[in-house]
Amino acid sequence: MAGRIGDLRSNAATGGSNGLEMEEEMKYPDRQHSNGTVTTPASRGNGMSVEAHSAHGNADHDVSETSSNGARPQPPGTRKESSPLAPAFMVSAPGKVIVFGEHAVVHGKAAMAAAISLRSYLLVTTLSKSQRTVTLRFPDISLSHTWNIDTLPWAAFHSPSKKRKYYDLVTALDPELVGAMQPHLTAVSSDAPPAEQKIRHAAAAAFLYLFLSLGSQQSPPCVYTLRSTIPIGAGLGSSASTSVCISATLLLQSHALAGPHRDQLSEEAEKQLERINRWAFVGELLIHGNPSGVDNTVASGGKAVLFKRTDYNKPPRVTRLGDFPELPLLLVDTRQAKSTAAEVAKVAHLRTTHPAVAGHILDAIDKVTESAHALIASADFNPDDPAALQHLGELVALNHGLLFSLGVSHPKLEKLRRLVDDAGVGWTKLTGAGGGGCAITLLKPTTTSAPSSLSSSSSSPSPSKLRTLQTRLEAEGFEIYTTTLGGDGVGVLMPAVLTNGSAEVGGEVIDQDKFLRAEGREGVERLVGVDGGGAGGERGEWRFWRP
Ligand SMILES: Nc1ncnc2c1ncn2[C@@H]1O[C@H](COP(=O)(O)OP(=O)(O)O)[C@@H](O)[C@H]1O
Ligand SMILES: C[C@@](O)(CCOP(=O)(O)O)CC(=O)O
Repeated sequence: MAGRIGDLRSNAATGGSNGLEMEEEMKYPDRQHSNGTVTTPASRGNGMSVEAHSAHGNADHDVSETSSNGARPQPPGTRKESSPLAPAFMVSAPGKVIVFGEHAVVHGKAAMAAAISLRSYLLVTTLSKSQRTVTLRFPDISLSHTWNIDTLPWAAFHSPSKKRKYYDLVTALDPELVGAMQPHLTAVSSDAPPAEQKIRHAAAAAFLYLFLSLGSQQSPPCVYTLRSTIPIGAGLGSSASTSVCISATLLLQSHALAGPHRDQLSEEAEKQLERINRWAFVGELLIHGNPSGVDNTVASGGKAVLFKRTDYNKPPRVTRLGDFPELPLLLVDTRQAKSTAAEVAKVAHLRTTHPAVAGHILDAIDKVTESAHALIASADFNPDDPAALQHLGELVALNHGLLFSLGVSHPKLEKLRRLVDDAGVGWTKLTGAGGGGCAITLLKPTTTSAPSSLSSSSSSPSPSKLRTLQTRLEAEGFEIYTTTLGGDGVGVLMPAVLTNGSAEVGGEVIDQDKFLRAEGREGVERLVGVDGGGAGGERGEWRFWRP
């Protein structure tokens, strides 16, 4: 049973032994196309074939004229092609919370992070071969753009001089290639205000770089539609979740992944996840500049990890925390916009101007994370034991104080922390990059059960205290999120058909119209949710690489 945050207890993650050490492999060949196949439930008569249209896009353009599947309207009298198209499929990846160690992790220290049940969902609809276009429809950020496949800079990306080692390809951006794709980005939302343009360019750049790296001029024309239940830029890893969806999708389309199968060996699943994770890191490089890799690691593998990358030329050390405890947490969003890149840059600047002091703060954060890990991993750790929770809570508060000293808090985060402190219900720290975004509170134990939306835990603070706090937080414009910790990583729904509770013969086909029309988080989760959107029970059709 997964735990909740918001009304929550975090999930005692299932599977995987605690403390399993995994050194990431570096053996994959350059742009490997393995013979591994993707398990697709035999194509069902699900009506998913998309009618072919002969209209061609000329150059990069916006798609205001596109139909619901992203195809341009068909001129009268145009002959329809009838060759069957690959069925639509969907990829999903979770967001995350960093429980301890953000920022320090960028500088080689450990961080502890866990997947959350808020997720991104990417629907892939193949168009007829005559279309020659690739379209992004990312409505969460109002991005809608089409490129003509034939005009993209394939020659630059696939020139013999660019045959680099796999490890080099996935650890750093090639400035020449970034330059080559730039003219194709300038047309993206060129009339939007600069701040919005930046958001859209970052997402489009992550997609385009991966598309050009993993695809070819023969790549199928497609519409990629992304919707997410993760608040954007709130410290919950929305960018990593997006990058993982893009990476897994493009690797699946280039036949570079085996699975996911139900009976896939854990070792094999681990290799596939690692490949997805590495390319997702490239996406993160385009969005953030200098990511540690912890977000994309959790978004691909799910559950909870201890992550450390001491040397950027070497793979990180990822320790899966198989029996991550059920922690009574509260997750609150200040709704203050922030930029991860800017907050990471602030810390880098502090390290330059005050190297000794900043170094000691980062070391202290490392010690906090190590202590928390030692506590949680100890055989007799019991989250219902008030003394143990008190000790962990003090570490949470210490971690926040150190992040404040690094300069990455925000008046709204401090306000939030003060309200929770005044209510006396727990220990609070910012989570993610800070500068706004979210905070987590480890709730203090009491013996009174709390039936409010804030907590269902038997060891949570009294309902009246929590209800008063909820009212105060909402009055400040803060948002309380309900989610669970320690869920699955990247998953695939292929074809994009769900059978649960559907009256449609053969299951409910998820097409672009339905996906785009789904209302808010509940609507998206009801339509495509990995776990049935709280209706209970996992959606059987989704498959995961489970290490
Ligand atoms: N739902 C989404 N659709 C498209 N792009 C997204 C989405 N969520 C995040 N992104 C991309 O990720 C960026 C946010 O990254 P960041 O500021 O690090 O926030 P977070 O802390 O949520 O990861 C956005 O600017 C955008 O480029
Ligand atoms: C600050 C940092 O440690 C976490 C950033 O998380 P987010 O982008 O705010 O979700 C940066 C990183 O690890 O890359």
